[in-house]
Amino acid sequence: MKKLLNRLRGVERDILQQPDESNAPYYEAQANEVEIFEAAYKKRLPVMLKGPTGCGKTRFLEYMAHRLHRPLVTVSCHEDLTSSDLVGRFLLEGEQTVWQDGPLTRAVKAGAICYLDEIVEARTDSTVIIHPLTDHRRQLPLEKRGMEIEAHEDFMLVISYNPGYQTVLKDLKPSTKQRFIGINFDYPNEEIERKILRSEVPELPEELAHKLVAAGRKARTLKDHGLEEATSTRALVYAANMMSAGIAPIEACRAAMVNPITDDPELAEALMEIFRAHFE
Ligand SMILES: Nc1ncnc2c1ncn2[C@@H]1O[C@H](COP(=O)(O)OP(=O)(O)OP(=O)(O)O)[C@@H](O)[C@H]1O
Repeated sequence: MKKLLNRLRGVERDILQQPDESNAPYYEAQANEVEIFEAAYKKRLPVMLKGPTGCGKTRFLEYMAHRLHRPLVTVSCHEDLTSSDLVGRFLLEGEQTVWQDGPLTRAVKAGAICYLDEIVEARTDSTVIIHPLTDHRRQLPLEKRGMEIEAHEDFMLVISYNPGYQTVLKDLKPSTKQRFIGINFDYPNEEIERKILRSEVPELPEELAHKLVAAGRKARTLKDHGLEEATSTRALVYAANMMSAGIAPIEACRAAMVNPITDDPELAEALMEIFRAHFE
């Protein structure tokens, strides 16, 4: 029971980020994603954000939730996530059992945007319960209570999906995928990445931002040589932060863009060579 409660609390932590009208999240558009998302929201169609880790999907959604004045409920999916974790469950309180809504149910009732991050990680029963929510029914089945609830008219479901990352076995079912409007993301272009670094780490000297973005792009080419995940925009922001905290550029690159990415000494050395060429 204690374990269950702790687990529930884990999910709860993510819940209901109310829109903060004063503070718009900073987001640099890459293409027409804002327009596509707004059109999907207007028609209440669910959206799938596709793209590699750390390329701006979460930031985009925070920005869109703010723009559309909707609260955002984020659930980071993991392999133990069950439909009860999303929908809710009966809990024992003293002598009584009481129903506790899960984050998805709360979002459905409150008219929030619910973001299921890396849905493909979750168990299949979790992906199946979203089906009736994603078509014209807009209903969420609460099986354990023997009822369905109608989604609030402002509710929207968004999932993220990193196509290269999962094994084929873990791919989403076509019947799930085809229920979504898909928006493809990739690492932003050079100019946009520089803008992002300037905005996220304003104290970083222009020259370093320039070199960092160029080095990051070069490092990405190693993805074709066995590196599982390419250097993300997030990793560039981390390296910039380390530099602005006084770490020498080459060591900042090692800490933010080599050590976390590969355990293979040869690939690590290949990455370090790229960074040395830019910073020494
Ligand atoms: N277009 C962008 N505008 C502003 N910041 C961005 C943009 N793209 C990336 N970033 C920066 O990169 C960081 C990582 O982006 P984000 O968390 O949105 O990635 P993600 O694609 O959701 O990653 P994951 O799949 O790992 O959750 C952000 O915190 C932000 O600093």
